[in-house]
Amino acid sequence: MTIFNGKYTGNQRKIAIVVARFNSFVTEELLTGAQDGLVRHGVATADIDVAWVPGAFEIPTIAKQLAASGRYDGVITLGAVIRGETSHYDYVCGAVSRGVAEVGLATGVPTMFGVLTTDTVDQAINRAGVKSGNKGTDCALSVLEMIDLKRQLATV
Ligand SMILES: Nc1c(NC[C@H](O)[C@H](O)[C@H](O)CO)[nH]c(=O)[nH]c1=O
Ligand SMILES: CC(=O)[C@@H](O)COP(=O)(O)O
Repeated sequence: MTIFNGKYTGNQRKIAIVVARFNSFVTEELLTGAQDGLVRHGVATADIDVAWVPGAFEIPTIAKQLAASGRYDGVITLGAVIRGETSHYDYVCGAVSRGVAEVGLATGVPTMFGVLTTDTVDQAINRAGVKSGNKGTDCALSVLEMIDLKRQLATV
């Protein structure tokens, strides 16, 4: 019986991170968490590229370009969409979640959804390195697992 568990294979892994500048007091913490998680699991800092976009709505466009470039083994997307007074929140969340999912499906490059979608600022802060962990770090571990899993499966 073969168990595929995405265990680290020790090969080089090049990662692109697409991060939104909107709510940067949160997204900068997500980025730090993602970078820290990657480096702690053997990714060289020279193999991590970061692209800043204005807001979460712009993430899929750049994530698609980077994933399709063939230069990266995985992509992490980071953002913080915090509900305001209008329905704009719903449209932004819907667009970015569908867009990021489509990038991974269209390119085959593991593309992690690290965009917080919260009702309050506190909920976002807590998920960017405070009481509820760091979604950026979570995405770092997940993208490495997916990269190694794809490499394992490619050998069968
Ligand atoms: N309200 C939030 C936004 N809004 C901006 C959009 O993402 C987009 O940049 C704009 O509509 C121009 O296309 N973005 C976030 O990342 N977080 C928010 O809470
Ligand atoms: C998520 C958003 O787009 C939101 O922050 C915008 O705020 P508002 O709905 O009050 O215009």
